[in-house]
Amino acid sequence: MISLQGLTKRYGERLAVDGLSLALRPGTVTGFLGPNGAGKSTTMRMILGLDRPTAGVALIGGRPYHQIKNPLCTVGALLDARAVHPGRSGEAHLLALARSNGIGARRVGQVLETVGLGGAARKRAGTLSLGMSQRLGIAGALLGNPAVLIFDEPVNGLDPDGVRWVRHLMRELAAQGRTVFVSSHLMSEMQLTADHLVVIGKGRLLADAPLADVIDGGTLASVVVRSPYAGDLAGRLRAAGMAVRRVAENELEVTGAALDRVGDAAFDAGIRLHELSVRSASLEQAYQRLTADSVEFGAQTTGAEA
Ligand SMILES: Nc1ncnc2c1ncn2[C@@H]1O[C@H](COP(=O)(O)OP(=O)(O)OP(=O)(O)O)[C@@H](O)[C@H]1O
Repeated sequence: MISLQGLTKRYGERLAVDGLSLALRPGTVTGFLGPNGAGKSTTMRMILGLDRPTAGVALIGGRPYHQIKNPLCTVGALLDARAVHPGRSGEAHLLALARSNGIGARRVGQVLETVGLGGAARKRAGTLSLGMSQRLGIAGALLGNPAVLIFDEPVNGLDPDGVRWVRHLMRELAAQGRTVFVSSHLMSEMQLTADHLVVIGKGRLLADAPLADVIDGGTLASVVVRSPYAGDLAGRLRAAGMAVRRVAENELEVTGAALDRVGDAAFDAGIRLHELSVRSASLEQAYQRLTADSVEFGAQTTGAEA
């Protein structure tokens, strides 16, 4: 379990992380989202004792990182897949890590197999593709069989099979009861992988909620209703205070009302329906809403919302 209490990092004038307080739960994949420069890497680095907080604390299992003995057995992390000596083989890299954390050499072979690098174990790290380096980084994170795992952009550089493999691995690690904290820019990927989302912008917490709540709360969730009498129905729904858009001859999109209210209004008016369904917003849409004021380096939008 990871707990952040008022976690803050200031670089000169810049507040990179601004008073984050959170608790990340075991058995859950928590997705960590935010625009470029939002403070995700800085937060992860502070949890891992690589950056010192200006204020506040980051605790893993109730302790700050530097107080954890053999830390790889408590928390595994992949921050920068290329941060491996390029002349060393993947196997030698993992053996050194294992030795420094009191982990037996046999475990190295196991994690190399788990990440599908068994055949490339003796290759020098500098000759590995980015995707293979990511796998080696993940192997390092798994080495101590830790209860907490932190991954910064783990699918970077992976092909579609690799992306699916990482997704499956994250889900499996959470199903084993571990705390999995993973940052990504790929909203669609987070939508498939995470149970819970933490969204930050300009170092501040914007959302800390189950995936479904972030999507619904952001949004755009709407009720789609098809009827041969769509024009009449639109008038009835508007009169009842709902926002209605006619998207096709027979189809309306209703926002600001739950599905059953729309159905009841149609029934009361004696209007036949051919479809009544909820169209949930994509995480991408919810995310754009949430972070609209926090994008530091984004392109200016000039036109109407797409
Ligand atoms: N060592 C440093 N010195 C000064 N400023 C820094 C340092 N590290 C990060 N920052 C600044 O802190 C802010 C947060 O950066 P951080 O890398 O944590 O964001 P991020 O959300 O991980 O971004 P990205 O998605 O682009 O990796 C940025 O404005 C960045 O420029």
